[in-house]
Amino acid sequence: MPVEHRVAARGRLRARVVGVVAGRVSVPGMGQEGEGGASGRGRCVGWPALDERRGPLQASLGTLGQWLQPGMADSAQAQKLVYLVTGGCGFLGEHVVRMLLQREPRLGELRVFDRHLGPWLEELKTGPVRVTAIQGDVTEAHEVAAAVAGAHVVIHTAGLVDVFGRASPETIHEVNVQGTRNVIEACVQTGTRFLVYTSSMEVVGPNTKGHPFYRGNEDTLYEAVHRHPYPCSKALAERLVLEANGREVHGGLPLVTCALRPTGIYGEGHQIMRDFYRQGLRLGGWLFRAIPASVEHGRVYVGNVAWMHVLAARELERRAALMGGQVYFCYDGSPYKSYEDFNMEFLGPCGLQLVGARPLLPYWLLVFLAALNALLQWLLRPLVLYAPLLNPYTLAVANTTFTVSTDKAQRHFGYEPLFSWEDSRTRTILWVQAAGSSAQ
Ligand SMILES: NC(=O)c1ccc[n+]([C@@H]2O[C@H](COP(=O)([O-])OP(=O)(O)OC[C@H]3O[C@@H](n4cnc5c(N)ncnc54)[C@H](O)[C@@H]3O)[C@@H](O)[C@H]2O)c1
Ligand SMILES: C[C@@H](CO)CCC[C@@H](C)[C@H]1CC[C@H]2[C@@H]3[C@H](O)C=C4C[C@@H](O)CC[C@]4(C)[C@H]3CC[C@]12C
Repeated sequence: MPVEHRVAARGRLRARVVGVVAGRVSVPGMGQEGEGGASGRGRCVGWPALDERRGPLQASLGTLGQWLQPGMADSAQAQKLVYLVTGGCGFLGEHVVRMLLQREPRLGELRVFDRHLGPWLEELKTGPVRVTAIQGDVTEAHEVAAAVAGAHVVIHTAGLVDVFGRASPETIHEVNVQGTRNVIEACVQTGTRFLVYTSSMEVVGPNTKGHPFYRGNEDTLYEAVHRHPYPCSKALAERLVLEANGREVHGGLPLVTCALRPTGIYGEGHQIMRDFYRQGLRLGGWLFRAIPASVEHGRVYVGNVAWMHVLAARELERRAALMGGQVYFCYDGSPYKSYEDFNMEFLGPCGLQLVGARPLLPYWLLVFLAALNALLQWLLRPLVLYAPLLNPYTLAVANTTFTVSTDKAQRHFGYEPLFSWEDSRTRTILWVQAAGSSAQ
Protein backbone atom coordinates (compact mmCIF):
# COMPACT_ATOMS: atom_id res chain seq x y z
CA MET A 1 0.00 0.00 0.00
CA PRO A 2 1.27 3.48 -0.71
CA VAL A 3 2.14 5.69 2.17
CA GLU A 4 0.60 9.12 2.09
CA HIS A 5 2.60 11.98 3.35
CA ARG A 6 3.04 15.68 2.99
CA VAL A 7 5.74 17.25 0.95
CA ALA A 8 6.92 20.74 1.46
CA ALA A 9 8.44 22.71 -1.33
CA ARG A 10 10.04 26.08 -1.12
CA GLY A 11 9.13 26.62 2.50
CA ARG A 12 5.38 27.03 2.49
CA LEU A 13 4.58 25.04 -0.66
CA ARG A 14 2.74 21.84 0.07
CA ALA A 15 1.16 19.09 -2.02
CA ARG A 16 -0.26 15.77 -0.96
CA VAL A 17 1.92 13.03 -2.40
CA VAL A 18 1.47 9.34 -2.63
CA GLY A 19 4.86 8.04 -3.58
CA VAL A 20 4.89 4.88 -5.66
CA VAL A 21 8.31 3.76 -6.73
CA ALA A 22 8.96 0.81 -8.96
CA GLY A 23 8.19 -2.23 -6.89
CA ARG A 24 7.86 -0.50 -3.57
CA VAL A 25 6.59 2.54 -1.78
CA SER A 26 8.77 5.59 -1.75
CA VAL A 27 8.74 7.85 1.24
CA PRO A 28 10.79 10.83 0.20
CA GLY A 29 12.58 12.33 3.11
CA MET A 30 12.27 9.13 5.13
CA GLY A 31 15.65 7.64 4.43
CA GLN A 32 14.93 5.64 1.27
CA GLU A 33 16.66 5.80 -2.05
CA GLY A 34 16.35 9.19 -3.66
CA GLU A 35 16.11 11.03 -0.38
CA GLY A 36 17.78 14.35 0.03
CA GLY A 37 15.35 17.20 -0.02
CA ALA A 38 16.37 20.76 -0.06
CA SER A 39 14.32 23.84 0.23
CA GLY A 40 14.90 26.75 -2.04
CA ARG A 41 13.95 27.79 -5.50
CA GLY A 42 12.71 24.93 -7.68
CA ARG A 43 13.09 22.32 -4.99
CA CYS A 44 10.81 20.45 -2.61
CA VAL A 45 11.69 19.86 0.96
CA GLY A 46 11.39 16.17 1.50
CA TRP A 47 11.86 15.35 -2.16
CA PRO A 48 15.18 14.30 -3.52
CA ALA A 49 17.24 17.23 -4.63
CA LEU A 50 17.01 17.55 -8.39
CA ASP A 51 20.52 16.47 -9.19
CA GLU A 52 20.30 13.50 -6.88
CA ARG A 53 17.08 12.34 -8.52
CA ARG A 54 18.66 12.54 -11.93
CA GLY A 55 21.34 10.10 -10.88
CA PRO A 56 25.07 10.58 -10.72
CA LEU A 57 25.67 10.82 -14.46
CA GLN A 58 22.88 13.24 -15.05
CA ALA A 59 23.77 15.24 -11.97
CA SER A 60 27.17 15.85 -13.47
CA LEU A 61 25.57 17.32 -16.58
CA GLY A 62 24.75 20.59 -14.94
CA THR A 63 21.84 22.65 -13.78
CA LEU A 64 18.23 22.20 -14.75
CA GLY A 65 18.32 24.83 -17.47
CA GLN A 66 21.11 22.97 -19.22
CA TRP A 67 19.79 19.46 -19.16
CA LEU A 68 19.07 19.05 -22.82
CA GLN A 69 21.75 21.12 -24.44
CA PRO A 70 23.10 19.96 -27.78
CA GLY A 71 26.36 18.17 -27.30
CA MET A 72 25.22 16.52 -24.09
CA ALA A 73 26.28 12.95 -23.55
CA ASP A 74 23.76 10.97 -25.54
CA SER A 75 23.76 7.69 -23.69
CA ALA A 76 20.34 6.39 -22.71
CA GLN A 77 21.29 6.94 -19.10
CA ALA A 78 22.08 10.58 -19.62
CA GLN A 79 18.70 11.09 -21.19
CA LYS A 80 16.47 9.86 -18.38
CA LEU A 81 13.76 12.44 -17.95
CA VAL A 82 11.16 13.38 -15.38
CA TYR A 83 7.65 13.75 -16.83
CA LEU A 84 4.66 15.23 -15.08
CA VAL A 85 1.14 14.46 -16.28
CA THR A 86 -1.55 16.63 -14.74
CA GLY A 87 -4.99 15.05 -14.78
CA GLY A 88 -3.16 11.74 -15.13
CA CYS A 89 -6.04 9.77 -13.63
CA GLY A 90 -8.69 11.01 -16.05
CA PHE A 91 -9.98 9.29 -19.18
CA LEU A 92 -7.26 10.66 -21.44
CA GLY A 93 -4.71 11.13 -18.66
CA GLU A 94 -4.62 7.43 -17.79
CA HIS A 95 -3.92 6.56 -21.44
CA VAL A 96 -1.15 9.17 -21.57
CA VAL A 97 0.39 7.75 -18.40
CA ARG A 98 0.30 4.18 -19.70
CA MET A 99 1.55 5.25 -23.12
CA LEU A 100 4.52 7.06 -21.60
CA LEU A 101 5.41 3.98 -19.59
CA GLN A 102 5.19 1.78 -22.68
CA ARG A 103 6.66 4.03 -25.33
CA GLU A 104 8.96 6.65 -23.84
CA PRO A 105 12.42 5.12 -23.55
CA ARG A 106 13.88 8.21 -21.89
CA LEU A 107 11.39 8.15 -19.05
CA GLY A 108 13.14 8.07 -15.70
CA GLU A 109 10.35 9.23 -13.40
CA LEU A 110 6.67 9.73 -14.06
CA ARG A 111 4.71 12.03 -11.80
CA VAL A 112 0.96 11.62 -11.95
CA PHE A 113 -0.85 14.67 -10.58
CA ASP A 114 -4.58 14.60 -10.06
CA ARG A 115 -7.27 15.71 -7.66
CA HIS A 116 -8.48 12.14 -7.47
CA LEU A 117 -5.89 9.40 -7.69
CA GLY A 118 -6.99 6.15 -9.30
CA PRO A 119 -6.39 2.81 -7.56
CA TRP A 120 -4.91 1.46 -10.82
CA LEU A 121 -1.78 3.52 -10.14
CA GLU A 122 -0.88 0.78 -7.69
CA GLU A 123 -0.22 -1.71 -10.46
CA LEU A 124 2.34 0.61 -12.06
CA LYS A 125 4.66 0.29 -9.13
CA THR A 126 5.93 -3.05 -10.39
CA GLY A 127 7.50 -1.54 -13.48
CA PRO A 128 11.04 -0.29 -13.95
CA VAL A 129 10.13 3.41 -14.02
CA ARG A 130 9.61 5.34 -10.83
CA VAL A 131 5.99 6.46 -10.69
CA THR A 132 5.06 9.17 -8.21
CA ALA A 133 1.40 9.78 -7.52
CA ILE A 134 0.62 13.29 -6.37
CA GLN A 135 -2.80 14.21 -5.12
CA GLY A 136 -3.20 17.89 -5.81
CA ASP A 137 -5.32 20.63 -7.28
CA VAL A 138 -4.22 22.67 -10.29
CA THR A 139 -5.98 25.69 -8.85
CA GLU A 140 -3.52 25.65 -5.95
CA ALA A 141 -0.41 27.32 -7.31
CA HIS A 142 1.84 26.00 -4.55
CA GLU A 143 0.75 22.40 -5.14
CA VAL A 144 1.41 22.74 -8.85
CA ALA A 145 4.81 24.33 -8.26
CA ALA A 146 5.80 21.52 -5.91
CA ALA A 147 4.82 18.91 -8.50
CA VAL A 148 6.50 20.69 -11.43
CA ALA A 149 9.79 21.40 -9.64
CA GLY A 150 12.46 19.27 -11.25
CA ALA A 151 10.26 17.94 -14.06
CA HIS A 152 11.67 18.19 -17.57
CA VAL A 153 8.41 17.88 -19.43
CA VAL A 154 4.85 18.69 -18.38
CA ILE A 155 1.80 17.27 -20.13
CA HIS A 156 -1.09 19.35 -18.84
CA THR A 157 -4.26 17.43 -19.45
CA ALA A 158 -6.13 18.18 -16.21
CA GLY A 159 -9.33 20.00 -16.90
CA LEU A 160 -12.91 20.32 -15.88
CA VAL A 161 -14.86 18.85 -18.78
CA ASP A 162 -18.39 20.01 -18.22
CA VAL A 163 -20.89 20.91 -20.89
CA PHE A 164 -23.87 19.73 -18.84
CA GLY A 165 -24.06 22.48 -16.22
CA ARG A 166 -22.76 20.38 -13.34
CA ALA A 167 -20.14 22.92 -12.30
CA SER A 168 -20.46 26.69 -12.11
CA PRO A 169 -18.87 28.83 -14.84
CA GLU A 170 -16.55 30.24 -12.16
CA THR A 171 -15.31 26.78 -11.21
CA ILE A 172 -14.76 25.82 -14.84
CA HIS A 173 -12.77 29.02 -15.35
CA GLU A 174 -10.80 28.48 -12.16
CA VAL A 175 -9.74 24.94 -13.06
CA ASN A 176 -9.19 25.34 -16.79
CA VAL A 177 -7.79 28.87 -16.99
CA GLN A 178 -6.24 29.60 -13.59
CA GLY A 179 -5.07 25.98 -13.36
CA THR A 180 -3.27 26.37 -16.68
CA ARG A 181 -1.82 29.70 -15.61
CA ASN A 182 -0.47 27.99 -12.48
CA VAL A 183 1.14 25.28 -14.59
CA ILE A 184 2.82 27.85 -16.84
CA GLU A 185 4.07 29.92 -13.92
CA ALA A 186 5.37 26.79 -12.21
CA CYS A 187 7.35 25.90 -15.36
CA VAL A 188 8.79 29.40 -15.52
CA GLN A 189 9.72 29.51 -11.84
CA THR A 190 11.24 26.05 -11.63
CA GLY A 191 12.99 25.90 -14.99
CA THR A 192 10.81 23.31 -16.74
CA ARG A 193 11.15 23.95 -20.45
CA PHE A 194 8.65 21.75 -22.26
CA LEU A 195 4.89 21.99 -21.92
CA VAL A 196 2.26 20.14 -23.93
CA TYR A 197 -1.30 21.31 -23.32
CA THR A 198 -4.44 19.29 -24.03
CA SER A 199 -6.70 21.81 -25.68
CA SER A 200 -9.90 20.93 -27.53
CA MET A 201 -11.56 21.22 -30.92
CA GLU A 202 -14.02 23.44 -29.07
CA VAL A 203 -11.45 26.20 -28.99
CA VAL A 204 -12.41 26.58 -32.63
CA GLY A 205 -15.97 25.37 -32.75
CA PRO A 206 -18.72 24.56 -33.44
CA ASN A 207 -19.49 28.24 -33.01
CA THR A 208 -22.70 29.69 -31.62
CA LYS A 209 -23.88 30.40 -35.17
CA GLY A 210 -23.90 26.73 -36.13
CA HIS A 211 -21.46 27.17 -39.01
CA PRO A 212 -20.14 23.82 -40.26
CA PHE A 213 -16.42 23.10 -40.05
CA TYR A 214 -16.11 20.46 -42.73
CA ARG A 215 -12.84 18.51 -42.71
CA GLY A 216 -10.94 21.65 -41.81
CA ASN A 217 -7.37 21.99 -40.64
CA GLU A 218 -5.38 24.24 -38.33
CA ASP A 219 -5.33 27.01 -40.96
CA THR A 220 -8.98 26.87 -41.96
CA LEU A 221 -10.66 30.23 -41.46
CA TYR A 222 -13.58 29.88 -39.09
CA GLU A 223 -15.42 32.36 -36.94
CA ALA A 224 -14.74 31.06 -33.43
CA VAL A 225 -17.48 32.50 -31.23
CA HIS A 226 -18.00 31.01 -27.79
CA ARG A 227 -20.50 31.64 -25.06
CA HIS A 228 -20.46 28.44 -23.08
CA PRO A 229 -18.04 28.45 -20.11
CA TYR A 230 -16.25 25.25 -21.19
CA PRO A 231 -15.11 26.30 -24.70
CA CYS A 232 -14.47 29.83 -23.42
CA SER A 233 -12.17 28.42 -20.74
CA LYS A 234 -10.36 26.08 -23.14
CA ALA A 235 -9.82 28.93 -25.63
CA LEU A 236 -8.42 31.22 -22.94
CA ALA A 237 -6.19 28.49 -21.54
CA GLU A 238 -4.88 27.58 -24.97
CA ARG A 239 -4.03 31.20 -25.64
CA LEU A 240 -2.12 31.41 -22.35
CA VAL A 241 -0.11 28.33 -23.29
CA LEU A 242 0.72 29.57 -26.77
CA GLU A 243 1.64 33.05 -25.54
CA ALA A 244 3.94 31.50 -22.95
CA ASN A 245 6.05 29.95 -25.70
CA GLY A 246 9.46 31.59 -25.64
CA ARG A 247 9.20 32.94 -22.10
CA GLU A 248 12.44 32.67 -20.19
CA VAL A 249 12.35 30.00 -17.53
CA HIS A 250 14.51 29.77 -14.42
CA GLY A 251 18.00 29.05 -15.74
CA GLY A 252 17.64 31.39 -18.70
CA LEU A 253 16.38 29.11 -21.46
CA PRO A 254 13.09 29.56 -23.31
CA LEU A 255 9.89 27.70 -22.54
CA VAL A 256 8.62 25.64 -25.49
CA THR A 257 4.88 24.99 -25.63
CA CYS A 258 2.32 23.51 -27.95
CA ALA A 259 -1.37 22.67 -27.77
CA LEU A 260 -3.13 19.54 -29.00
CA ARG A 261 -6.79 19.82 -29.94
CA PRO A 262 -8.67 16.52 -29.78
CA THR A 263 -12.07 16.27 -31.36
CA GLY A 264 -14.52 14.02 -29.49
CA ILE A 265 -12.36 11.35 -27.86
CA TYR A 266 -13.64 7.77 -27.63
CA GLY A 267 -12.21 4.52 -26.36
CA GLU A 268 -11.69 2.57 -23.18
CA GLY A 269 -12.87 4.64 -20.23
CA HIS A 270 -15.23 6.93 -22.17
CA GLN A 271 -18.01 7.55 -19.69
CA ILE A 272 -20.53 9.09 -22.09
CA MET A 273 -20.28 6.03 -24.35
CA ARG A 274 -20.90 3.81 -21.35
CA ASP A 275 -23.89 5.98 -20.37
CA PHE A 276 -25.39 5.62 -23.85
CA TYR A 277 -24.89 1.87 -23.65
CA ARG A 278 -26.61 1.63 -20.29
CA GLN A 279 -29.42 3.86 -21.51
CA GLY A 280 -29.90 1.57 -24.52
CA LEU A 281 -30.00 -1.47 -22.28
CA ARG A 282 -32.64 0.20 -20.09
CA LEU A 283 -34.69 0.92 -23.21
CA GLY A 284 -34.68 -2.75 -24.21
CA GLY A 285 -31.79 -2.48 -26.67
CA TRP A 286 -33.02 0.58 -28.60
CA LEU A 287 -31.60 4.03 -29.08
CA PHE A 288 -33.52 6.66 -31.01
CA ARG A 289 -31.98 8.83 -33.69
CA ALA A 290 -32.10 12.51 -32.85
CA ILE A 291 -29.44 13.91 -35.19
CA PRO A 292 -29.44 13.65 -39.00
CA ALA A 293 -26.95 11.09 -40.30
CA SER A 294 -25.50 13.78 -42.59
CA VAL A 295 -24.07 15.82 -39.69
CA GLU A 296 -20.41 14.79 -39.33
CA HIS A 297 -18.87 14.86 -35.87
CA GLY A 298 -15.10 14.46 -35.50
CA ARG A 299 -13.94 11.60 -33.29
CA VAL A 300 -10.50 10.32 -32.41
CA TYR A 301 -9.37 7.24 -30.52
CA VAL A 302 -7.97 7.87 -27.04
CA GLY A 303 -4.89 5.71 -27.63
CA ASN A 304 -3.95 7.82 -30.64
CA VAL A 305 -4.55 11.06 -28.73
CA ALA A 306 -2.29 9.74 -25.97
CA TRP A 307 0.35 8.73 -28.52
CA MET A 308 0.22 12.19 -30.05
CA HIS A 309 0.89 13.71 -26.63
CA VAL A 310 3.85 11.41 -26.04
CA LEU A 311 5.35 12.16 -29.44
CA ALA A 312 4.76 15.90 -29.19
CA ALA A 313 6.37 15.95 -25.75
CA ARG A 314 9.33 13.95 -27.05
CA GLU A 315 9.90 16.09 -30.13
CA LEU A 316 9.37 19.53 -28.56
CA GLU A 317 13.03 19.89 -27.69
CA ARG A 318 14.50 18.80 -31.01
CA ARG A 319 11.96 20.72 -33.08
CA ALA A 320 11.40 23.66 -30.76
CA ALA A 321 11.62 26.24 -33.53
CA LEU A 322 9.00 24.45 -35.62
CA MET A 323 6.65 23.22 -32.91
CA GLY A 324 6.88 25.98 -30.30
CA GLY A 325 3.64 27.96 -30.04
CA GLN A 326 1.83 25.68 -32.50
CA VAL A 327 -1.58 24.00 -32.32
CA TYR A 328 -2.34 20.54 -33.68
CA PHE A 329 -5.69 18.89 -34.18
CA CYS A 330 -5.71 15.27 -33.01
CA TYR A 331 -6.69 12.90 -35.80
CA ASP A 332 -6.55 9.30 -36.88
CA GLY A 333 -8.33 6.91 -39.24
CA SER A 334 -11.68 7.02 -37.47
CA PRO A 335 -14.48 7.43 -40.04
CA TYR A 336 -16.46 10.60 -40.54
CA LYS A 337 -19.96 9.98 -39.21
CA SER A 338 -22.67 11.59 -37.16
CA TYR A 339 -22.25 11.38 -33.39
CA GLU A 340 -24.91 8.72 -33.06
CA ASP A 341 -23.88 6.65 -36.09
CA PHE A 342 -20.33 6.68 -34.84
CA ASN A 343 -21.40 5.43 -31.40
CA MET A 344 -23.29 2.62 -33.12
CA GLU A 345 -19.98 1.30 -34.45
CA PHE A 346 -19.46 0.09 -30.88
CA LEU A 347 -22.94 -0.12 -29.45
CA GLY A 348 -24.24 -2.11 -32.44
CA PRO A 349 -21.89 -5.05 -31.85
CA CYS A 350 -22.88 -4.84 -28.18
CA GLY A 351 -26.49 -5.57 -29.16
CA LEU A 352 -28.08 -2.10 -29.42
CA GLN A 353 -30.01 -0.76 -32.39
CA LEU A 354 -30.47 2.81 -33.54
CA VAL A 355 -34.05 3.34 -34.55
CA GLY A 356 -34.83 5.57 -37.53
CA ALA A 357 -32.99 6.45 -40.71
CA ARG A 358 -33.99 10.04 -39.91
CA PRO A 359 -34.43 11.86 -36.60
CA LEU A 360 -37.60 10.66 -34.92
CA LEU A 361 -38.41 14.07 -33.48
CA PRO A 362 -38.53 17.31 -35.48
CA TYR A 363 -35.57 19.56 -34.73
CA TRP A 364 -37.75 22.32 -33.27
CA LEU A 365 -39.03 19.84 -30.67
CA LEU A 366 -35.47 18.89 -29.70
CA VAL A 367 -34.64 22.56 -29.35
CA PHE A 368 -37.70 22.96 -27.16
CA LEU A 369 -36.76 19.93 -24.99
CA ALA A 370 -33.19 21.16 -24.67
CA ALA A 371 -34.44 24.58 -23.57
CA LEU A 372 -36.85 22.93 -21.15
CA ASN A 373 -33.99 20.96 -19.64
CA ALA A 374 -32.01 24.17 -19.21
CA LEU A 375 -34.97 25.83 -17.51
CA LEU A 376 -35.50 22.84 -15.21
CA GLN A 377 -31.83 22.82 -14.35
CA TRP A 378 -32.04 26.46 -13.35
CA LEU A 379 -35.28 26.06 -11.38
CA LEU A 380 -34.14 22.92 -9.56
CA ARG A 381 -30.61 24.10 -8.83
CA PRO A 382 -31.36 25.19 -5.25
CA LEU A 383 -32.77 21.71 -4.52
CA VAL A 384 -31.02 19.20 -6.72
CA LEU A 385 -28.53 19.02 -9.59
CA TYR A 386 -30.44 18.23 -12.77
CA ALA A 387 -27.88 17.75 -15.56
CA PRO A 388 -29.24 15.71 -18.49
CA LEU A 389 -27.17 15.05 -21.63
CA LEU A 390 -29.49 17.16 -23.77
CA ASN A 391 -29.24 20.93 -23.39
CA PRO A 392 -29.04 23.75 -25.91
CA TYR A 393 -25.27 23.59 -26.03
CA THR A 394 -24.85 19.81 -26.44
CA LEU A 395 -27.62 19.79 -29.04
CA ALA A 396 -25.85 22.51 -31.00
CA VAL A 397 -22.52 20.65 -30.84
CA ALA A 398 -24.04 17.31 -31.83
CA ASN A 399 -26.06 18.94 -34.61
CA THR A 400 -23.28 20.95 -36.26
CA THR A 401 -20.77 19.38 -38.60
CA PHE A 402 -17.26 19.65 -37.18
CA THR A 403 -14.59 17.37 -38.63
CA VAL A 404 -10.89 17.75 -39.27
CA SER A 405 -8.64 16.61 -42.06
CA THR A 406 -5.01 17.49 -41.53
CA ASP A 407 -1.49 16.09 -41.51
CA LYS A 408 0.17 18.88 -39.55
CA ALA A 409 1.19 16.60 -36.67
CA GLN A 410 2.73 14.19 -39.16
CA ARG A 411 4.66 16.96 -40.88
CA HIS A 412 5.83 18.66 -37.69
CA PHE A 413 6.67 15.75 -35.42
CA GLY A 414 6.23 12.55 -37.39
CA TYR A 415 2.92 11.50 -35.87
CA GLU A 416 1.22 8.48 -37.40
CA PRO A 417 -1.73 6.89 -35.61
CA LEU A 418 -0.55 3.98 -33.49
CA PHE A 419 -3.93 2.25 -33.64
CA SER A 420 -5.79 1.56 -36.86
CA TRP A 421 -9.52 2.19 -37.00
CA GLU A 422 -10.11 -1.58 -36.74
CA ASP A 423 -7.97 -1.83 -33.59
CA SER A 424 -9.56 1.24 -32.05
CA ARG A 425 -13.00 -0.13 -32.77
CA THR A 426 -12.28 -3.59 -31.38
CA ARG A 427 -10.69 -2.24 -28.22
CA THR A 428 -13.61 0.09 -27.61
CA ILE A 429 -16.21 -2.64 -28.22
CA LEU A 430 -14.47 -4.94 -25.74
CA TRP A 431 -14.42 -2.17 -23.17
CA VAL A 432 -18.09 -1.25 -23.69
CA GLN A 433 -19.07 -4.91 -23.31
CA ALA A 434 -17.08 -5.24 -20.10
CA ALA A 435 -18.28 -1.89 -18.71
CA GLY A 436 -21.87 -2.76 -19.59
CA SER A 437 -21.80 -6.17 -18.01
CA SER A 438 -20.24 -4.82 -14.83
CA ALA A 439 -23.20 -2.43 -14.64
CA GLN A 440 -25.78 -5.22 -14.66
N1 LIG B 1 -13.13 13.83 -23.62
C1 LIG B 1 -13.05 14.50 -24.75
O1 LIG B 1 -13.75 14.18 -25.72
C2 LIG B 1 -12.10 15.64 -24.91
C3 LIG B 1 -11.99 16.24 -26.16
C4 LIG B 1 -11.11 17.31 -26.33
C5 LIG B 1 -10.33 17.74 -25.27
N2 LIG B 1 -10.44 17.16 -24.05
C6 LIG B 1 -9.58 17.65 -22.97
O2 LIG B 1 -8.79 16.56 -22.51
C7 LIG B 1 -8.50 16.73 -21.14
C8 LIG B 1 -8.86 15.45 -20.41
O3 LIG B 1 -10.24 15.23 -20.58
P1 LIG B 1 -10.93 13.87 -20.16
O4 LIG B 1 -12.01 13.60 -21.12
O5 LIG B 1 -9.89 12.87 -19.90
O6 LIG B 1 -11.61 14.33 -18.80
P2 LIG B 1 -11.59 13.63 -17.38
O7 LIG B 1 -12.57 14.37 -16.54
O8 LIG B 1 -11.76 12.17 -17.51
O9 LIG B 1 -10.12 13.90 -16.88
C9 LIG B 1 -9.73 15.11 -16.33
C10 LIG B 1 -8.86 14.82 -15.14
O10 LIG B 1 -8.46 16.07 -14.57
C11 LIG B 1 -8.60 15.97 -13.17
N3 LIG B 1 -8.88 17.27 -12.60
C12 LIG B 1 -10.01 18.00 -12.74
N4 LIG B 1 -9.92 19.11 -12.02
C13 LIG B 1 -8.70 19.09 -11.42
C14 LIG B 1 -8.02 19.97 -10.56
N5 LIG B 1 -8.60 21.09 -10.13
N6 LIG B 1 -6.79 19.64 -10.16
C15 LIG B 1 -6.22 18.49 -10.56
N7 LIG B 1 -6.80 17.61 -11.36
C16 LIG B 1 -8.04 17.91 -11.80
C17 LIG B 1 -9.79 15.05 -12.94
O11 LIG B 1 -9.75 14.49 -11.63
C18 LIG B 1 -9.60 14.03 -14.05
O12 LIG B 1 -8.85 12.94 -13.60
C19 LIG B 1 -9.25 17.95 -20.67
O13 LIG B 1 -8.38 19.03 -20.60
C20 LIG B 1 -10.30 18.17 -21.75
O14 LIG B 1 -10.64 19.52 -21.85
C21 LIG B 1 -11.30 16.10 -23.84
C1 LIG C 1 -28.68 15.18 -28.81
C2 LIG C 1 -28.31 13.85 -28.20
C3 LIG C 1 -29.07 12.77 -28.90
O1 LIG C 1 -28.57 11.48 -28.84
C4 LIG C 1 -26.86 13.58 -28.27
C5 LIG C 1 -26.07 14.46 -27.32
C6 LIG C 1 -24.65 14.12 -27.43
C7 LIG C 1 -23.75 15.09 -26.67
C8 LIG C 1 -23.86 14.82 -25.19
C9 LIG C 1 -22.34 14.97 -27.20
C10 LIG C 1 -22.28 15.29 -28.70
C11 LIG C 1 -20.91 15.87 -28.97
C12 LIG C 1 -20.16 15.72 -27.67
C13 LIG C 1 -18.98 16.63 -27.43
C14 LIG C 1 -17.90 16.51 -28.51
O2 LIG C 1 -17.64 15.17 -28.81
C15 LIG C 1 -16.64 17.17 -28.18
C16 LIG C 1 -16.32 17.55 -26.93
C17 LIG C 1 -15.06 18.29 -26.75
C18 LIG C 1 -14.35 18.02 -25.47
O3 LIG C 1 -13.40 19.00 -25.24
C19 LIG C 1 -15.24 17.83 -24.28
C20 LIG C 1 -16.40 16.90 -24.56
C21 LIG C 1 -17.21 17.36 -25.77
C22 LIG C 1 -17.83 18.73 -25.45
C23 LIG C 1 -18.32 16.31 -26.06
C24 LIG C 1 -19.39 16.31 -24.95
C25 LIG C 1 -20.62 15.49 -25.28
C26 LIG C 1 -21.25 15.90 -26.61
C27 LIG C 1 -21.77 17.32 -26.54
